[in-house]
Amino acid sequence: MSKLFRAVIMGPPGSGKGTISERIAHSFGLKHLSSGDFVRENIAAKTEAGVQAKTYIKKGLLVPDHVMTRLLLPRLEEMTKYSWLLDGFPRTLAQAEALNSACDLDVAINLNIPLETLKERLRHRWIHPPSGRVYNMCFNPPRVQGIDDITGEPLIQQEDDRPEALVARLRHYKDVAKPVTDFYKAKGILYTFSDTETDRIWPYINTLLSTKIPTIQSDARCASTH
Ligand SMILES: Nc1nc2c(ncn2[C@H]2C[C@H](O)[C@@H](COP(=O)(O)OP(=O)(O)OP(=O)(O)O)O2)c(=O)[nH]1
Ligand SMILES: Nc1ncnc2c1ncn2[C@@H]1O[C@H](COP(=O)(O)OP(=O)(O)O)[C@@H](O)[C@H]1O
Repeated sequence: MSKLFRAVIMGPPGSGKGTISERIAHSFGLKHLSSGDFVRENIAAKTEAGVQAKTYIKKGLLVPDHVMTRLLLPRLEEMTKYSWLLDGFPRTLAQAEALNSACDLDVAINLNIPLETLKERLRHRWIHPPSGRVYNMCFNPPRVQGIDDITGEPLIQQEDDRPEALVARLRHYKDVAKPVTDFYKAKGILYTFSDTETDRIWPYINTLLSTKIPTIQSDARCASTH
């Protein structure tokens, strides 16, 4: 049985976690797990954690660590046979320690993107809430402005993406993210990428993961030929 690969991707709002996670999932066959998607599923399913989480999200707040951890760890239990990339968790040291008690990580990818770039990107971000598909009028625009390519349903811009909302989110992010990146730096698995363009960062991430995930691919190949 090949060794499974587990990674997390971190970065401020608009840094490209979702964009890069999709590329990693596609290129390396990892499962892309998104904490935001898990939260929305729990809210839609009206689970106890989902009902609690909703009260915080309505106020534009992060979900408390104990609620988030209780919501997320059981989902990771279902993924013990898979290699995965976790996006959006951990966001605090308490979450990183809870994750560390549940499983070992191979890589922690950290995106370090300038504030002005984040503001510019989020100004042009449009999403299709039911699917979570993300567009950007400057980077990956929909075929028809304001319309989802797949369903034809309307796209929206998130309140949180307004420049004034972003400043508050970024201030909070800076306070809580440093202990998490220090935690992974101490474990020797933190890899930070700084640039203003995803397409310039991607080759470095691709190379890093290609060196870390050979066994999975080779085993998968030999498995498929048997
Ligand atoms: N112009 C430009 N836009 C980009 C680039 N990379 C990603 N974007 C777009 C895609 C999105 O509309 C927006 C933010 O990217 P993501 O949604 O992937 O970021 P992330 O998942 O970190 O944001 P979140 O934490 O969910 O708010 O910027 C880039 O290199 N250039
Ligand atoms: N690791 C986490 N810790 C606390 N709250 C979280 C976490 N992940 C997601 N959430 C909550 O779920 C909401 C939606 O998450 P997400 O889709 O990643 O959007 P955002 O860009 O707002 O982080 C977040 O705004 C936050 O309130």
